[in-house]
Amino acid sequence: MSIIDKEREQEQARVDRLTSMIKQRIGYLRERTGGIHGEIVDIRRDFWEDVTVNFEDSAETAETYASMKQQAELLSERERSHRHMKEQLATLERLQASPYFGRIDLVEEGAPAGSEPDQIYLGVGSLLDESGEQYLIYDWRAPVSSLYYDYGPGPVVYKTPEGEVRGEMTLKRQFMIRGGVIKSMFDTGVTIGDELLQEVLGKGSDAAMKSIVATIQQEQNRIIRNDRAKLLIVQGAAGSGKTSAALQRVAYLLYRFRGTLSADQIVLFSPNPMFNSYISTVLPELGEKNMNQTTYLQYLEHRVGRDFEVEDPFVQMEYTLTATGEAGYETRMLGIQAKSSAAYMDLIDAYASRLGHRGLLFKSIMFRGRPLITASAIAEQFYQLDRGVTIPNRLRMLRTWLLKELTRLSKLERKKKWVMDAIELLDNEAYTIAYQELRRKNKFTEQSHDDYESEREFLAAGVVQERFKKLRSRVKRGLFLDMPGIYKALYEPGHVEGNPVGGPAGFTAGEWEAVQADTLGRLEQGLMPYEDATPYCYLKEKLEGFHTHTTVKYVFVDEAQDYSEFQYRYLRRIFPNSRMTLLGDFNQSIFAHSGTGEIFHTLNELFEPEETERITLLRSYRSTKQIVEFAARIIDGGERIEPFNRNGEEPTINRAERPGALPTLIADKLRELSASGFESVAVICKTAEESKILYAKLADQTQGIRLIEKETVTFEKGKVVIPAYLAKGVEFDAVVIADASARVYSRESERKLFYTACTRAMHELHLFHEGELTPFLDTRSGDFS
Ligand SMILES: Nc1ncnc2c1ncn2[C@@H]1O[C@H](COP(=O)(O)OP(=O)(O)OP(=O)(O)O)[C@@H](O)[C@H]1O
Repeated sequence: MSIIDKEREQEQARVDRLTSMIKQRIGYLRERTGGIHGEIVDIRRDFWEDVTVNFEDSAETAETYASMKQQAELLSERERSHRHMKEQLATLERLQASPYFGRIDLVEEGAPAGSEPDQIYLGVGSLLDESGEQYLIYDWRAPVSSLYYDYGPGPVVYKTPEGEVRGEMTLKRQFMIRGGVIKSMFDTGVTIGDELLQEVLGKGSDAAMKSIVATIQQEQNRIIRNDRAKLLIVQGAAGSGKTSAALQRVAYLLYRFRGTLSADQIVLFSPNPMFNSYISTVLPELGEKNMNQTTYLQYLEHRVGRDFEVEDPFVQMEYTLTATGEAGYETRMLGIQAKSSAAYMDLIDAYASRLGHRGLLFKSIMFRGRPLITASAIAEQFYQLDRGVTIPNRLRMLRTWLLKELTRLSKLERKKKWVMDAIELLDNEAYTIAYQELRRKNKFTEQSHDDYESEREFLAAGVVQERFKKLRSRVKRGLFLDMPGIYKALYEPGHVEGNPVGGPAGFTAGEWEAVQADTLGRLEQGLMPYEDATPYCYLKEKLEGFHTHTTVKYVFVDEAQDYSEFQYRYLRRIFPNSRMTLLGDFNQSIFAHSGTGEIFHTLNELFEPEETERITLLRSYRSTKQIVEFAARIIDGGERIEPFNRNGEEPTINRAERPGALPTLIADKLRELSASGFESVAVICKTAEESKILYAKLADQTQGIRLIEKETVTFEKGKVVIPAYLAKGVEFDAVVIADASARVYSRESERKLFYTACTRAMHELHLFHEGELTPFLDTRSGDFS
């Protein structure tokens, strides 16, 4: 038997020992948790039987309390151990099939000469021996585990909460253990072996993202374990593992700050609802709860409320892609850019400070079809308040005044005829309650006339109070402020803040007037253009006071290149106590509001420079070498992207010879790909409109094909037709670019969209076109034939 075989035998024996121990513990814990669960049920059921309740005198009462307290403590102690055991059980169940994936041997500095190295095994949870003192498996997030990701054999150093530890790594070994059997095992240097990565990446894609803990690369580890930066900006090529690193980072932070950080103090902004479903299994797989996940649109909708319907960014996107040449297109584009800039935030600031002196609009408080307190009376009252006080505080003072006014007016109202009529219609029960209430208060005098009057007054007060309830609640919620009107006023003809020339800097008066008219037209219909939603929320909060999420400690923004400068500044304000991790790729910036995506590189003033760190990922793992090299030629600087060394078929370019032949050619290709065993295949179109048309043509030729639309919320395996911008962030075994003609992709703004589409493919990429091929493939290309 060779040394290697012998080592493998020894390692397998260790795996066997551990798996049987894990199995035993699982059996024991299952029994114990069942038992404790039973006890908890019993304690809850018999709670009142087991406490002696007696309140006769103070001694008895004290005893009763003591006995209740004892019973409650017993219950909560049992519940705690139940929870703890359940957690242990979950960890053991995760470890059972694959207890670990790595081993390092370490001799710490200062260890007696000739001492044996410590063997450190790494897995997705930790495991202690029977004595509870020795780690048989270390959690991949433990301080010592960082060595596995950062070093090869040789001198090493790692950080612990107590300080740095130095030593010598004498071995670094990787395992692939499945079902308790070592499938492969090899010793490596710094890079966590190509073999394992080859194996992981060579597989078919899944409906859900996988955790990458066994193969985290050194540069990714810098993102995952970064404890220092308040703002961490990651620029990473397509497929370089940005999303993966973000999720492992969440798991790491939850481990590192266990006890002080919980999953609900972490928020992740994802690009679309489908993406939420795609990544939702990663953290539970690692034994952690999912963080809060939302899309920026969902957040805005929640903030804007019911006054407007917020335009979906994908609708805006579809417009920017399909409406070229339509009247007003250029105006809208100009508007989008202006409203996304930091300068526009300054303009809103200027508007808000002017509103401190004049121009705030209010809604009259209406009652029975007439204004009870008119808008102008409210405005007058507001502007009488001390101007040195902030607007939100003045609004608070105004609210108090309005509530007092309502009380005063409600008294006047009681004498009105409608109240008398309402009293007549009251049922007997109301009269009886009034009678009893007045008796209780000794208001009855036994003089029937006065009694009648008292009863009337009491009932009138009740009737009016009931009808005023709604008014009071609206006032309490601040609904007397006419926010839609105030925002619309910004776009009234002639109204410009900040720039006397007639528009935000860089605009001619005519241009800005056109933007104003266009925006006002949409707002009048109750539609809030996407580019206006953040300025609107910002203005609203400036006036009403900021609704900040002070408990959130970490914010993650995936596809960070898709956000505007204005949006970043806004996010920073609403999460004031939060550190931020932004992950993006400026080569995939496809929204008009995010310009060329450079914004997220220049976010300097969000945090202090010394609190900001930038990491660049150049290695691309998703796609084969052939696909990465093909796609890299589409973009500027693509030559810097390094493909991971996994080989596959060359991408193909297929021309339809006859007009209208594309759908049939694509359907043939889909059949071919299915026959080759690819389970997830995407036909990527430029827009939703094109996707719909193509889907209709493919549906009867291709079994089980689905159309993905912006509302789709679950990501499933299979064949799909999808617009490029919805395919962001996700991946497929094979990708078919539905129409790579010059007619479809030729404007410079479409280059990045085209790049994004091509980089979704893991194993195969096929492009189809009719007529002339997109110029993006020849500008930087060599020979694509
Ligand atoms: N260290 C790694 N080990 C194994 N797989 C990895 C590793 N890093 C990335 N991957 C795989 O590469 C693919 C791309 O990763 P991910 O989606 O996180 O990249 P991304 O940078 O967010 O991509 P994009 O910007 O193109 O959406 C995924 O299948 C992921 O599992």
